Amino acid sequence: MKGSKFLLPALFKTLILPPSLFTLLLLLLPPSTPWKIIGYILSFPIVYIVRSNLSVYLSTRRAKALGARDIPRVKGRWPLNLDILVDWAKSGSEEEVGRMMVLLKRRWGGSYNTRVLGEDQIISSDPLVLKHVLLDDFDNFVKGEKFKDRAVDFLGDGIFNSDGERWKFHRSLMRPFFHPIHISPQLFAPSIQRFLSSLPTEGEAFDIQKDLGQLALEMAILWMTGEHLSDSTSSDHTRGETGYTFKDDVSIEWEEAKRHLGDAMTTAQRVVGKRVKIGTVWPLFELTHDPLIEPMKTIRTFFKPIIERAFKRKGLTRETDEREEIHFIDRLVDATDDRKLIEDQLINTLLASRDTLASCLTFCVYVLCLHPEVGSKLREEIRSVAGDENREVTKDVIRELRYCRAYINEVLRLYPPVPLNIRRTVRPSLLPTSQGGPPMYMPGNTSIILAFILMQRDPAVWGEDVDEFNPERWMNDGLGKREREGYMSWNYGPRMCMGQPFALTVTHTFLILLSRHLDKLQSEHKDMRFAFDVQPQGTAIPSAWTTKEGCDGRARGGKDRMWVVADVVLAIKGGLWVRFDHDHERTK
Ligand code: HEM
Repeated sequence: MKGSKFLLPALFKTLILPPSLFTLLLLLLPPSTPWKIIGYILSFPIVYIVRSNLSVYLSTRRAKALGARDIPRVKGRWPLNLDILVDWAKSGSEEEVGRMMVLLKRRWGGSYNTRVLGEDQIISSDPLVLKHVLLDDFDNFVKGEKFKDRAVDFLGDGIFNSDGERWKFHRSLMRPFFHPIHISPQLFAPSIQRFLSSLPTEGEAFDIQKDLGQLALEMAILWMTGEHLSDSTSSDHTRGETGYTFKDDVSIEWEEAKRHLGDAMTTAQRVVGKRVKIGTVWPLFELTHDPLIEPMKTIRTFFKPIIERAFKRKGLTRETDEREEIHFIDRLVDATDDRKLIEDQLINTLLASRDTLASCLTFCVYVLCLHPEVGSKLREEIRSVAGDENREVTKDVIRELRYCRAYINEVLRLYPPVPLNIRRTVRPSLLPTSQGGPPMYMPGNTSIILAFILMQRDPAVWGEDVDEFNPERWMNDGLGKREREGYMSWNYGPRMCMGQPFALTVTHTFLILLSRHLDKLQSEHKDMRFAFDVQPQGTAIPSAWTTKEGCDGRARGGKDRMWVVADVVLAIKGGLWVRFDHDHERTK
């Protein structure tokens, strides 16, 4: 049975052990039926409470022996902090969980232990702790076997799903092709241009978040494989000389898989996310059907012929070695003959790139509409450096755009696409703390949630103007300690994002071309604005959240005008609805 490695011990510990122990005790009591029933029922909470107190006692003793202290334990209103579990379950939505994390942080500080149901669960937004986890004690904080167990049907043996030597192997296999030399703005500019030209300009509202999701998928696939998702008759498909003869052998199944690839990826991510939330007993929720079968069939059907063709052109590619023609997949087939490994790497890279990139582009557009004065400055710089629409977007042009780079950094600070990360200790660890004093003791085999978003919105780290969208803070020569150690949107340490050059190239290219597009529309007195009037019901931001007093730690101190949620990545609830319009009244 799937997941039984962890499921069976967990079931034994929670369902079998407590009544067994109690039955033993009952041997000493009169064997009357009511006693047996009461004893059976009480055995569960009693064993939980005993186990919980014992682990607290042992942990505190070990901490003292090492000259450390405990990580503050949240004291809920009910035994075993069941009230916190109920609140989390009741909140039902990620943004409420986010708010709870903010409130718990206010009460318990930068690092705390929720200890729901007697299990240690650390949450931290202290930059020193995050650095310790991701860099200083890197080998001790892993993704872990439990995560792998939940994600293996989707991610296989890929970089996201591995630790230790296997992770090093993946990283070194992939690293060469993530070098900026293989990432050119010219590769992405035509797709972005096509995307912008397809947007309605006669005042119709559209959900640009959804459209950017598709654009990000297309660009990731293009860079990885050379395939044009939006255009089945593209030149790549007919370039027989270099092996791109796909158009001839394309099948109906493949066309179907291509059409549903984005949805299949989203479904697979949600299934794994749900398994992670349910925890060890997830297989019990999938007894009747495996929700990953269908999406994985679609994803594999899509990649299979692409991998086969990459093998066919392996020799040809080497002979011609025209760098622009070589894609990520060609490097993979050069490095290994293992088709399953190649498929896993492609799926892992697609997972890493699509939603994060879409989230980054979405919030770049969101901030343009939210803070028009910042948007004007950004467009002014782009106009002066790259305004001429005949000027090709090159790496040199991008390098000149200092404000644009600062703008992207500030978007990613306040709206990190990956707002939380998670790691698990192999052995106990001593966590440093920004408050000073002795370190905190973290037991082995314990999870820690790294709350990047809380750290990047913390006035203690970023100063009192933390909620202001201010790209200027990134414009100093050389980054300060705060910018280096209080900013982890790309992760930190050896496991830092490999796709940073890719994502930055795409985002710069997108902002340049968008800015030119907006300039053109401006000559017709049109501008891009929020289309609040068509926001789907129930997804408009509650009005109380748009004031500093009413937002209660949410909505960037009341500055947001859309409801920001952590779905698969950070996103806008219900979509980012905008229109190109000169009718001010309709969008107010
Ligand atoms: C703005 C966009 C992006 C952001 C904010 C971002 C952020 C991150 C973060 C936080 C991680 C760590 C995840 C973890 O520890 O589980 C990560 C890992 C990774 N990212 Fe990105 N990413 C972005 C775009 C991309 C793109 C476009 C690609 C590929 C083309 C990519 C490739 C990777 C890979 C391969 C890893 C795994 C690194 C490892 O485990 O050693 N990322 N990224």
